[in-house]
Amino acid sequence: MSESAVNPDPKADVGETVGISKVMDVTSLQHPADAPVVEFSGVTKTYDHGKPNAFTAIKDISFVVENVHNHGEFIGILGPSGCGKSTILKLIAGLEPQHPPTFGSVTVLGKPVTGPGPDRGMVFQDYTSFDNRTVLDNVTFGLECKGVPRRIREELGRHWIDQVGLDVKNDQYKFPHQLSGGMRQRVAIARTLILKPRVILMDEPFGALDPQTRLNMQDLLVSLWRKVEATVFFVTHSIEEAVYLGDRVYVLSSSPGTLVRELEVEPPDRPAGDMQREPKFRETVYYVNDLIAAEEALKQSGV
Ligand SMILES: Nc1ncnc2c1ncn2[C@@H]1O[C@H](COP(=O)(O)OP(=O)(O)OP(=O)(O)O)[C@@H](O)[C@H]1O
Repeated sequence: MSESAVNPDPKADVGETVGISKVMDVTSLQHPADAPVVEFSGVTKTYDHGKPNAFTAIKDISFVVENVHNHGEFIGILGPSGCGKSTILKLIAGLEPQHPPTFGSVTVLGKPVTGPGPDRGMVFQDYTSFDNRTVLDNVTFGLECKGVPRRIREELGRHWIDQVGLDVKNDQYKFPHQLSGGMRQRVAIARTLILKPRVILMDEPFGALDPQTRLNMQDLLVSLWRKVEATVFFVTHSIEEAVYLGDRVYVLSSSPGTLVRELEVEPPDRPAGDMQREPKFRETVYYVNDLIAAEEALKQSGV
């Protein structure tokens, strides 16, 4: 595990040893040929800015996710409840009222975010399928909106239903109420991936699933992510999940959220159930757990 204590200049600080890890400039490991996939520069979000009930959710957040060819990075976002994790995702998505930021800039592929766009897809915790549409019609919804002819979109839809581990023959004409929670999230993932977004924003997508289904979904996500080469931002309350899935883990402070640590962690090259039992993995989880606990203690003490 490598660690970058986050600096206002994310390209600063190389080589000092801190705690159990080495501070390093993670951006120097990459080959930025193009504009960064996502860049936050001094981003602050104050809800109801200028009103008596104004509330600052995140403060002065800066980070850069470089555009690495043939590899979309996987960023896990962790932090105490209410620290602004979803706010960050929705700023990238361009969704109101999180968008626009109160101060600072959010760019995707070098362009300021002005609203939602097809280059970014989102998967939420709540099962967001349309109840009155079949699995196939849910998965192909985005293509239908783009005017893709029925035959082509249904062919692609069946491909993605298969890719997310559903049974095309048995499941394609089912309605969401006939599916388990895990199956519904598979539909949500297929519906997002079929549109080939460059950035995938996932907000606690497995939060409502039982532990075994969650591990299965983590394995599925890793195998799909390798195929689609998208950059994934993944918000979770599970430290294990973020450390397992992430190339990097961002740890936020308690509210107002600031970015306090950027950790580079081992890639998920073993099945979730195996890797998450390994002593080295557990050590990283305890380390991150202590970081978050320290942030929560700071909040409680009012510092
Ligand atoms: N539309 C809004 N208007 C006002 N305050 C908001 C709005 N959306 C979020 N907040 C507040 O901003 C803070 C950050 O919310 P956000 O949902 O981003 O946090 P989070 O880290 O994702 O939370 P959790 O871990 O509990 O899901 C919270 O205190 C929340 O109440």
